[in-house]
Amino acid sequence: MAKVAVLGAGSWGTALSIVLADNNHDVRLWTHREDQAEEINRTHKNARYLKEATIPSSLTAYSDLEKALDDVTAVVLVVPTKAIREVCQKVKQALTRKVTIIHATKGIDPDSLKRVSEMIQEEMPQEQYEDVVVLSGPSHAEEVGLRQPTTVTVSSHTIAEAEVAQDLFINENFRVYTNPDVVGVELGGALKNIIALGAGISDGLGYGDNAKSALITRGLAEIARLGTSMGANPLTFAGLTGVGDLIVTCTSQHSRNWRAGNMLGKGYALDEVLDHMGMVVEGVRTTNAAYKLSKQQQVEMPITEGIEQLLFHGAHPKDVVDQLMTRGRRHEMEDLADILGNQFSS
Ligand SMILES: NC(=O)C1=CN([C@@H]2O[C@H](COP(=O)(O)OP(=O)(O)OC[C@H]3O[C@@H](n4cnc5c(N)ncnc54)[C@H](OP(=O)(O)O)[C@@H]3O)[C@@H](O)[C@H]2O)C=CC1
Ligand SMILES: O=C(CO)COP(=O)(O)O
Repeated sequence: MAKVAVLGAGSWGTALSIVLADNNHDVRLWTHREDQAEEINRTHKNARYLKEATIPSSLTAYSDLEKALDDVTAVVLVVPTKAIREVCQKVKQALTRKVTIIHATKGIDPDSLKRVSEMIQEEMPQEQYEDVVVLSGPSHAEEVGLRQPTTVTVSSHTIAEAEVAQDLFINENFRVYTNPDVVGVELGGALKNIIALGAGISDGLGYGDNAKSALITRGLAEIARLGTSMGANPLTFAGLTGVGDLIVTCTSQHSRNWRAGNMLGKGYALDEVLDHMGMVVEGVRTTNAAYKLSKQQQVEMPITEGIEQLLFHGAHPKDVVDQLMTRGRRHEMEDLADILGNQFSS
């Protein structure tokens, strides 16, 4: 049994806490809201973020970070990307021993263009942690909270630390693989949110399965293109944190990114959509980050560019689709041709 603090009591932090509590760990779920900690401890429910799930009574919620972190050996960071630096600053002050840091956040910071693990490494002194492990994959909190079969991947530069995370989380409902490709695992999880917004927009416009399938596969092509330019292994994008997470997020009404896209496709303004959601829609800020990265890395990301135009520059959803459909002719496997040499070019 390990002492583990989970920081962030939204839907994903709560669901991951349930997995850890089911594995008989001493789980401390930290929220920055005192009333929420009190509600979770009294009712064993998180009514706002994960209402269907029952939280094991062995789990304790804290609003005092020092108490939550007292003597833990692992810290699981599950706040939205935009809160990562702020929360790391607080953790840095409160930690009393060296820990394994695991993060399950899916985003890229549009200001620094850093991945979440890079931001954690920038904010935390290296002597406070063994390594930063990324946990990612196709995993809606709503299903994990009900203990439905789910698979994820954990990745870190040191395999032993990924295995620490694997040991903490794995059980008969929650299967955990390891993967050494931190860049690919992290980028796959973050970038699929952009494509999920696109899938929602397409559905909101009334387009069908053909359009969504096109978005998923051509989205995968541009994720892999940016990912490999940043050092990822292209094979990672064929796995759980690439294709797997694209499928689950682009085809499910659990997805906040899909739901937000759906409202955009129906004509709602971005502000209205975000007010209505009341939960994080990571794809919005990550679209802007990926758009900037595509320029920096000089890789083509037409879907991301279209969604950037729609979200931040007033483009109409239908015009974005028309633009994507009428781009210059291409070889479908252009990227593969680049990787494998000229045998694919005409
Ligand atoms: N939900 C899911 O199924 C999955 C989510 N993820 C990822 O997990 C991350 C977290 O998402 P999720 O839990 O769903 O988000 P939610 O919107 O459900 O919850 C976010 C939580 O973070 C808290 N929070 C926000 N800012 C801060 C801060 N500065 N300090 C402390 N707490 C803060 C919020 O508190 P408050 O109530 O005060 O706003 C809320 O409790 C995202 O990157 C998401 O992509 C990954 C896989 C699955
Ligand atoms: O990442 C997720 C599932 O793997 C959750 O996606 P949303 O943030 O769109 O709900």
